[in-house]
Amino acid sequence: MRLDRSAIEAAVRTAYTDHRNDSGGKNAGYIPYLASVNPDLFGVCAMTADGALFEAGDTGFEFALESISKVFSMAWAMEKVGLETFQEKVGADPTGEPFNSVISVALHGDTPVSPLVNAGAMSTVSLIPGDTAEDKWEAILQVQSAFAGRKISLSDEVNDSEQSTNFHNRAIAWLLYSGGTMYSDPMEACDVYTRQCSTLVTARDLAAMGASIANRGINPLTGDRVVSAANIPAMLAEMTMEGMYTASGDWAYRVGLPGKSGVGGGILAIMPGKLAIAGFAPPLDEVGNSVKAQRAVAQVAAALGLSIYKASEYSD
Ligand SMILES: NC(=O)CC[C@H](N)C(=O)O
Repeated sequence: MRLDRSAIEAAVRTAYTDHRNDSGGKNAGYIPYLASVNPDLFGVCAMTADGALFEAGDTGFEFALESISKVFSMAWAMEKVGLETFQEKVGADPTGEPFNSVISVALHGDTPVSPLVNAGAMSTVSLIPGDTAEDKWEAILQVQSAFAGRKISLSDEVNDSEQSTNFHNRAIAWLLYSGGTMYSDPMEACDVYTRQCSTLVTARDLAAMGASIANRGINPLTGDRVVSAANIPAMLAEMTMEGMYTASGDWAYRVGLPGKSGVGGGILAIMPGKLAIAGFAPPLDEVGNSVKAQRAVAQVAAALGLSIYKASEYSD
């Protein structure tokens, strides 16, 4: 399968114009900062595995990375503790429950089940080596920056907004601690997890982060290896199972690309070896996925005939 550059450019542009005026959804309301972001912002990007960027709309606007950060912390934790240990300590199955579900944790003996829900992401953070919270945080910030190919920073405004309202996540962190699946101080893990959600990225950054995954762990913009190629399949598998929360199965049927969304309005989808598609629009559906970004990313994938489940149709 060869991806024609003019076809990618047209697909991105058309997805943007087709969905620019779509309505529906609501900004995340439980984090005050996110509720205040302009709901009309909308951007669509694609970046090929060799670093060519295609973009339309508000692709330079910085928004909160939120849950998409879970993918990159997962990458780093696997790198540090090894894939098998990571899978054994955090889990690798879909939960079938909302991303912040206490029920899922309770049903599974106070264990997280997946690294891409809040519970698993906090457990993941607790596995990241570092003597202090600052050490872990620095490592995570560096990993996000390496995937993006530029220095990613914390937004104090987003972080303050989240830290002063993250009581639900704190409760989950203590449940995991009682279940033996929190491998550091639970409040420290919750604090660092909250910070990793509060960094700012653009849709362009998101596309570059995804292109680094599509390019088997090498950032195409910097040429740096950001994760072992051997850990990429687990990341993609996890994104397929849990990346779009309780809509992951529907997304797999309809779109066929490993994806990850965040309540900041970002969505990332990966065609392994080929390209990443990124979208951003703040209003979310009930599940927590951006309404417009979902449609736009799905449309780009369909226009280019991309799906990991169609591999038998590709001639090269
Ligand atoms: N799904 C998300 O993007 C959730 C991230 C958010 N920081 C939370 O912990 O609830």
